[in-house]
Amino acid sequence: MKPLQGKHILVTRGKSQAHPFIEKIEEGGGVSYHTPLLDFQLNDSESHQEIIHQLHDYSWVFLTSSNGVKFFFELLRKHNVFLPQKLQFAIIGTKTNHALKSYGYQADFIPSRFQATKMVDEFFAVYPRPGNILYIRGNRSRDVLPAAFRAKGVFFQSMTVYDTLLVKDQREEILSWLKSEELDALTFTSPSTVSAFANIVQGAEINGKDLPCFCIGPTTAETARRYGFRHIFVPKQYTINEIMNQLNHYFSNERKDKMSDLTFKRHRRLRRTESMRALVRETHLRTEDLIFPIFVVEGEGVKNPVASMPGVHQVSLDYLTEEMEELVQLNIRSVIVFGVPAEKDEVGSQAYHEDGIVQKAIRQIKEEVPSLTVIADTCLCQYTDHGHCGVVRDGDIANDESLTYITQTAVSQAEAGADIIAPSNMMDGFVASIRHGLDEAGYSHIPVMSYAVKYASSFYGPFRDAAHSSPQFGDRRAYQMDPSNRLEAIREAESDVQEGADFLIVKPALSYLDIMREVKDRFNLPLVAYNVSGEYSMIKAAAQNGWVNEQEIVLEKLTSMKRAGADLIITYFAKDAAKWLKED
Ligand SMILES: NCc1[nH]cc(CCC(=O)O)c1CC(=O)O
Repeated sequence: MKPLQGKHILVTRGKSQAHPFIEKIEEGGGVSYHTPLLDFQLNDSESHQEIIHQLHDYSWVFLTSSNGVKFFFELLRKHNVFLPQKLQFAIIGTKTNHALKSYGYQADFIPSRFQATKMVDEFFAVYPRPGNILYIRGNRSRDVLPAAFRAKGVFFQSMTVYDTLLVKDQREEILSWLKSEELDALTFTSPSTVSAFANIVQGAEINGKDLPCFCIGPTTAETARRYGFRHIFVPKQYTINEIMNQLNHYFSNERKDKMSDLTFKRHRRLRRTESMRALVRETHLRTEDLIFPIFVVEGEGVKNPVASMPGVHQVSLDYLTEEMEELVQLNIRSVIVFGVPAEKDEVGSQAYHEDGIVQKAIRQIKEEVPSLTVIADTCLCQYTDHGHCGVVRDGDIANDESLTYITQTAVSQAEAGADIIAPSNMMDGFVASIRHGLDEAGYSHIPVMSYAVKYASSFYGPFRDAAHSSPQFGDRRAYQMDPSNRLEAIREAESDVQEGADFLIVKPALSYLDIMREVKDRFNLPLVAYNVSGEYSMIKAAAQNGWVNEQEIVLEKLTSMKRAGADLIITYFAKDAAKWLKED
């Protein structure tokens, strides 16, 4: 990587002088932001005429900058003046020397160090009686040389051949660079550029005085210090090349520092031991959170395995009690009952029959295992011959008419002793209608656990095997929700809350954890995840193949539902999970 890669360097040199500097910055991989703060102009004053026409009176010309050289020769050329042969040059600075050479002249004296006082001392040591001196300067040159000449009692004449002008129209540009923090370093090659810059940024909120500030020499640096720049760098030799070296050095060090400064958080501290992990665990899966679904069928001695749901059975009432007692033993507190009737008809009348399979099952559980909370799934699809969740009129599911049957079903389930009514039919207004029906019938104390957000999901496939509830034509997409929708889920939940739901169910669970979180965050009702049949069967199948560890994967997924905001989980894994949690 180049040393100045990606670094933005402000160059304040005048137009004519900035070019080589800019080139070097770009060679180093940097980007130069050039803003000539100073401009130079030939000073062709009347009084100069007299001097340049009497150059033979002088022995030495003192030149201290390339600008001085440039404008001196420009002045001579303009007035067609030729230099007398014997005139000698005393100069300071490499650039000055170059400039002089470019006009075809050699310096006769160069001090060992490029400092004005040094120059004078060394010069007079060699030439104690130098003759008349012409000192070429700009209007902003310092008075070190004149003072020294005066002190030596030598005759000298100053000639200001150029004027330095402050350029102020870069103000906006510079302030915007500073404001957007685009600049990485500032460079100054003269005290006057420093003061020009300081003037420009005066009063600005971000004034660049915190940026590394590279000054060509000690005088420039001193000026910078006076104006409040905080990170000033001065090279050992006062040249552009040396500034470049310093810039390169500075930024490669900065890069190294950044690497060694690299700090990070040690999250693993809290994962070191199992007891440490237990200490910081955020989500806890408890057996009490689990709701067990059961399928009850007519008949006797029936314990029918559901082919697509290994481990799940349809049971007849004579097996029901022992199943329920097992739940109590395992500390599972609630059960959701699905009925598989012997007969189906157009309006699903077995759903609300006093002696329907669900009603009988509920009565039996409440009688024999009263500590269990019994939840009744309220829907028509297991009971209608067409398998839809409402009644069909002209090939359509008639919403409002269906509500009548659904409400009747809910009331009959409450009559049978259900503790909670869980309508899953997705008709509009089912919560309002059921709430009203229950209240009318004297069941205002019975809560409604609404399948508020129920998607038209292919994850229900195995359940329809278990409950014999597949639609005989079409699908459920005209009443269950489109899996692509999120905002609609909020609307569904919102209306159920308004209609008086006591619990909200999100179903399915696993592919809809995002929805669960959102519902949890927006509404303050207990939230139930329905870990549906397809989610069950996929894990069972993979586990039977030895592809996943069933226990670990089940506990992980149930925990993920709680983490997503579920307070309760309806799951066919309830008994297994309860056993595993007990072992833990
Ligand atoms: N409306 C009845 C109902 N209640 C619960 C489920 C699915 C449960 C599961 O897949 O585990 C269904 C099936 C459906 O809507 O098609």
